[in-house]
Amino acid sequence: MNNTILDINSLCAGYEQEDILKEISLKIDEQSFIGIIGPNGSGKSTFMQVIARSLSFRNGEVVLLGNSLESYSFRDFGKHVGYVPQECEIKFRYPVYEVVMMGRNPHIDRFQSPSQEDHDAVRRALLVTGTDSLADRPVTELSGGERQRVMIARVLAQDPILLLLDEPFAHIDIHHQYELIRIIRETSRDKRAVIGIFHDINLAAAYCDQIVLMYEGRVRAYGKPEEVLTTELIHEVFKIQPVIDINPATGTPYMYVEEEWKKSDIHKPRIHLISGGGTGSYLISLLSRSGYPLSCGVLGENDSDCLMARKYDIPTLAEPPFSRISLEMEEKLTKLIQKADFVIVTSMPVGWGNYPNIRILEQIDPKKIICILPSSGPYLPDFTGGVATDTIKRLLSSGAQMVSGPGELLKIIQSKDYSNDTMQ
Ligand SMILES: Nc1ncnc2c1ncn2[C@@H]1O[C@H](COP(=O)(O)OP(=O)(O)OP(=O)(O)O)[C@@H](O)[C@H]1O
Repeated sequence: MNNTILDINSLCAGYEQEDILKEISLKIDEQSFIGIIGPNGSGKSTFMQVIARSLSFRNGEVVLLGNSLESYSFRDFGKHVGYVPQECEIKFRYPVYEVVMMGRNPHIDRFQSPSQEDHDAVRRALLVTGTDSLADRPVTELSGGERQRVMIARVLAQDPILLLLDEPFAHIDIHHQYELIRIIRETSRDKRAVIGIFHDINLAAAYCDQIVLMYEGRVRAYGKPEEVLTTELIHEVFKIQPVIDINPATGTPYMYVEEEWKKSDIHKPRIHLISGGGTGSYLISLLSRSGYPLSCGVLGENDSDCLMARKYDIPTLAEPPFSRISLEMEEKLTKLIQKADFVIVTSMPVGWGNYPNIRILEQIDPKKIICILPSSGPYLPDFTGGVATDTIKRLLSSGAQMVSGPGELLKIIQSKDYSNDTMQ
């Protein structure tokens, strides 16, 4: 079982009369990389300053490795906790090597010179942060990103049990961000813990084990990235309308914001999608993100297209798996199809149970129908004895369009986009 490194109970702290941090309770175990996220002013840096003993707290308790925070001598505290604040200005022209060596101070006895171990720790830290080539340069002459990397090198050389990083990558280029976050994550593994404040939520979600979501001085949520990065919580706290997707590289939540077109004056044609078995998933995501009013179905409840449509909150008709489309559902489908400006049909197996999806198309203007189907061979794997294929062929010969992919499809649909001005 992992030991607890930090145990915080009902912590209250602030700068003047008013409490900024209100009743914060958190437990952080070893081998964890914790990412703190939250809007500006939510108290992230204040919280970190309290843990770093840069700011005293008024109420509650903070226990570090079983002992209260205040019980540590500053020297002992420095052996256990390393802190890189948001802004870290060094006024003197110290060479980078010496700045990184300052991280070793808690380990070096007064009046003693640094040992071989201290020099080794500094060299290692310079190397992993890519600052070894800067070792002789005065720290005052570095760029913002270089200086930030030196500060991370200093705290790595310090070799603490708990690492506190306040926006560690604010000035750091993307290449070094990824290098450093891997190193920092690695550091958290060996009976240590790292707490970092991040504004890049996706980066935090990809690398942190747990996320703390702060809001108005409180911990609004604490848990695994997938538990904290939900549409509802992100909307509540950041006042944005997020789409939570999955990062294909890491399998962790990946968040983006719905695009501005939603608020624009472009009127988009209404689309109904008939698909199944994942053949429509990409289109569901694409059309929904592009702002088209979309409906889907009839689908099987467990069908991956159905799950995707639900994820995007798209009105979807669905029946239990492997059941026939009921008459009631057929009526609902008819209504949706009649309201739609376009009906898109993707390649999907057609059995008798879902044949009404196809048959119903005969009731509408074929010009509204766009098929995305293989260009040769039978149009659909057809388990209706060819009836569905015949229906599709008939529709195509009477004005339905056939496209080979989403690009071609979008071109046709976009030609129907018109601004609200022209509607008036
Ligand atoms: N030195 C200070 N004196 C008085 N109030 C302060 C001080 N530092 C911060 N505050 C206030 O405390 C609140 C929380 O600030 P804090 O810096 O902890 O927020 P944050 O979540 O880290 O924000 P950001 O994302 O902008 O860095 C804010 O309302 C801020 O104005």
